[in-house]
Amino acid sequence: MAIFAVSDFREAARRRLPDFLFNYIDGGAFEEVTLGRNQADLQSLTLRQRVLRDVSDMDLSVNLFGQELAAPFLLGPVGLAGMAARRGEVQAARAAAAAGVPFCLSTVSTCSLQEVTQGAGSPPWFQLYITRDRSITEALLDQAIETKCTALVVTVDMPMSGIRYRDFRSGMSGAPGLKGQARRLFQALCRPSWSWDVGLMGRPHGFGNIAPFMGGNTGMEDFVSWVAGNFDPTVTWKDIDHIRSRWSGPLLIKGILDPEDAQTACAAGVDGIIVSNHGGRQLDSAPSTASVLPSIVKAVDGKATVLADGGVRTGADVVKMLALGAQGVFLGRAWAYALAAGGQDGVARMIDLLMTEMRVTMALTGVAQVQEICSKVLVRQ
Ligand SMILES: Cc1cc2nc3c(=O)[nH]c(=O)nc-3n(C[C@H](O)[C@H](O)[C@H](O)COP(=O)(O)O)c2cc1C
Ligand SMILES: CC(C)CC(=O)C(=O)O
Repeated sequence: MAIFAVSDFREAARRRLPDFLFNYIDGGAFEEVTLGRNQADLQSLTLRQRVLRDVSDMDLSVNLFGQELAAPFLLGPVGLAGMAARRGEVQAARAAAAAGVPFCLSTVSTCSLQEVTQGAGSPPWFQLYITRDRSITEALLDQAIETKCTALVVTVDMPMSGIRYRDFRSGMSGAPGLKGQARRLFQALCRPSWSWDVGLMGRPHGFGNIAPFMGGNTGMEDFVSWVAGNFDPTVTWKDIDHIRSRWSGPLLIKGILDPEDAQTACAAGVDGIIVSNHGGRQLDSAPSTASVLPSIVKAVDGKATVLADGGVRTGADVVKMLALGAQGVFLGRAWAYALAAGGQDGVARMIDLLMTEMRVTMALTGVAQVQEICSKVLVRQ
């Protein structure tokens, strides 16, 4: 199908992926209230049209943590994204490297940190989950240090996995044993081009970084139960202190939605905060990220770099997040859909598309440099 926008990538992904995988990527927690709010609140913001301001000298580049980015967005951590296409995270990381934007590898990727680093020719950012068995967290941290990852993102909004009804309904989880396998196999058989590309059921992928800790188990239900058993409700700010003491590079904390938490994060010495509700996949009925971003930027008061994600599907959405005070934006589903639809080329196309949309949005709001984007590009409501 013809692709013009991220919404087309989503439709192409829906057609190409087996039902359980598409719904895993596309879905959110419980009734998906927050998932809907993220996009709706961004869409409800009105941009201010300005004219006759010479916007010919366009520049999207930004510097984050000493790294030069071609655009103010990056590919955020998406667990199991690699199942969307053969060696998927390597393909996405290559597209990101070629475009000059960072790629952040999830703890629960299908390709390992080593494979992605070799495949892309440079180390990615690494996203760390703090596991119940802290020796796993330590081993993952060691790998990130050895690999010289360019930033560490510690995700803190998952002391327990959110409940995603779509995963139950599609057979991604909640249907253990043969019943679940049979459902997923049937769905995969209905998607021959995906099955041919990734190898039936994505089996050749394995579970990258966590495979060594899964005791030789390789099935989807093994993965789901490993994840359920390893998220740790005892996690506290002390864990962040510990990670800070071990990691000297840029440290970001992902999953902040409250100004008080943002201030505590600054006091813990993090370099960056990612305002995120995990794409509406954790606490349903939590506020959208766009709605809380300005209050968090105010609370942080320049003590850390503030990034944001949630519902970003267009270049105009990126501009809006920046106008609300973010210094950079993480993409989630946008790149996962593109990977599913077209592999490395799909992700490259998606990045290019967002850059083009940003340029047009900036030109029509009268700004040429990313640094000029501020609350003035929004109509006051
Ligand atoms: C399929 C899927 C898997 C995800 N896995 C992770 C993960 O492993 N680690 C993490 O920190 N965030 C994860 N996230 C959250 C994203 O990093 C990001 O916060 C979210 O997708 C942003 O919302 P958006 O997809 O609407 O842009 C995941 C999101 C999706 C959709
Ligand atoms: C496997 C999951 C724990 C990855 C994740 O963070 C998510 O699906 O939102």
